[in-house]
Amino acid sequence: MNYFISAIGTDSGKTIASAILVEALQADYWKPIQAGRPTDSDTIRQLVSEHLVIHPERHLLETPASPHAAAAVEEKKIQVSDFNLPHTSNSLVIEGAGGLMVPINNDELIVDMIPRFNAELILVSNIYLGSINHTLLSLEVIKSRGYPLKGIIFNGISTPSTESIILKYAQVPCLLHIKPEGQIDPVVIKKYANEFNYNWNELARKG
Ligand SMILES: Nc1ncnc2c1ncn2[C@@H]1O[C@H](COP(=O)(O)OP(=O)(O)OP(=O)(O)O)[C@@H](O)[C@H]1O
Ligand SMILES: C[C@H](N)[C@H](N)CCCCCC(=O)O
Ligand SMILES: [Mg+2]
Repeated sequence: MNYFISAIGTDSGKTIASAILVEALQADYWKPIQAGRPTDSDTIRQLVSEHLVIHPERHLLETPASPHAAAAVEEKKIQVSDFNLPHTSNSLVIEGAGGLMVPINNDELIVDMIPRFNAELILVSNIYLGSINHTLLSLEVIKSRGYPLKGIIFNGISTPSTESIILKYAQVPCLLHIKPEGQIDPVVIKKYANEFNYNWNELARKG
């Protein structure tokens, strides 16, 4: 199975969540569009087991901006039809850039790429005042497109009133809660990978 990791915005914890999933599922990793350095693939390489495969970006832009703007600055063209799944027989964790409604050119958005990936979506919701609105807006877009949503990963200080209202609207389970960590390293990623696998197996057991 492939999983597309999106979030309610940029800097939400998609790369951390992707590292956890890659380690938990022993999956490959792919970031189709990277804007700015260090690359998320570099970060993943430092966080997950050495034998796990990271596929090269399809578009690697130097400018840390929205892909449509970075591509324009670098006189490149990104379009949905550029993206074909890398060849692998393994599960693949695919990380978006920013949130779902981020433009890749003047007419197409990150959300338009998803049908090419034969993937279930996982939404990272980082918790802050305002994150309920951003999460429900993201869920609305996912629903309106009819995309399969596997679950939500919360990132940040545990806030039950926020999480319960989001889960009520989402009608999907919380797959993991990532707490604010002093540092993110392979030990922390492994700890969360074990927790993720426990939750994943419990959800499967409960049906
Ligand atoms: N739970 C956490 N504890 C500590 N640091 C965190 C946590 N979650 C995220 N961070 C840090 O916040 C920053 C942004 O996280 P991350 O790179 O995962 O975001 P992203 O959603 O992948 O962003 P992008 O849209 O650029 O891909 C990183 O420096 C990351 O290490
Ligand atoms: C450069 C950054 N780290 C991401 N890769 C791209 C974020 C695009 C955000 C666009 C937006 O929502 O305004
Ligand atoms: Mg990232």
